[in-house]
Amino acid sequence: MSEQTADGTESVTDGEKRGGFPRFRHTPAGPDFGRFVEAMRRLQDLAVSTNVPDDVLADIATQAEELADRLTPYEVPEGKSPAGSNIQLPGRGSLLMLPWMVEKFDTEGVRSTGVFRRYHLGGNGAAHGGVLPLLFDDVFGMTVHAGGRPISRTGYLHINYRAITPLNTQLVIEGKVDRVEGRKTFVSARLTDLDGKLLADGEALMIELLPGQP
Ligand SMILES: CCCCC/C=C\C/C=C\C/C=C\C/C=C\CCCC(=O)SCCNC(=O)CCNC(=O)[C@H](O)C(C)(C)COP(=O)(O)OP(=O)(O)OC[C@H]1O[C@@H](n2cnc3c(N)ncnc32)[C@H](O)[C@@H]1OP(=O)(O)O
Repeated sequence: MSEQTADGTESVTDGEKRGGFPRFRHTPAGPDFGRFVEAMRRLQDLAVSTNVPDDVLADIATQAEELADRLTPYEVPEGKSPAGSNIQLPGRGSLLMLPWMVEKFDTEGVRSTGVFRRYHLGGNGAAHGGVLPLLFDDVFGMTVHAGGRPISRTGYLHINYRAITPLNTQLVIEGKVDRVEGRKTFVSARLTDLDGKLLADGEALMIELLPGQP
């Protein structure tokens, strides 16, 4: 059984699946969840951008272990955490995702804006080439979902790196459905800066899952 929630997302009872894939569940974020995720993102940025003296680091490592110990009793299965389903938060509240905000989510496509941070550094001030496919894949997943297409998995994903993608610079990505052929949804997206300079573009094939496919 499923029902539409006020924000247009679906909430479902346990066990309901599309194909073998659980429905994308919405677990509302509490008032401090966004703050918590942003603090974790700051920690990620600092973990890759500091050089801490050993005696200080020993203490910090102990604190990090204590924090992890505090969180561990609250572990929940997939779909039961607010991480990933709260579209009003950067990266939908998922630490894995780029901390970008979805500004448009409809049948015409998806637009998301944000910055790559120090955590995403590749080399020489540019974003790591591996984080761009993460951004594109997530936008493609949302584009398929926003387009009302069935739950799909990425068959292939192709990225063209057109120019160096800077850190700490507001950027925009726009994704759209190009065409549908049976189970296959062909999607594309463009990553630009706010002056419209093209940094990367990409296309992907999203394939509708058959019943029972994980
Ligand atoms: C409720 C609250 C919501 C609030 C939040 C709001 C929004 C969030 C909304 C949505 C969620 C958003 C984001 C989700 C995030 C990201 C989505 C990412 C998705 C992924 O990241 S998922 C991981 C990577 N992905 C895989 O892990 C796939 C592994 N794989 C397989 O699981 C199988 O591969 C499968 C099942 C895909 C297909 O397998 P199969 O056996 O059923 O189908 P088959 O192979 O026959 O292919 C059928 C037709 O596709 C053609 N085809 C296939 N592959 C091709 C290729 N590479 N190139 C060209 N054509 C290809 C064939 O040629 C044939 O074409 P034709 O029918 O014309 O002959």
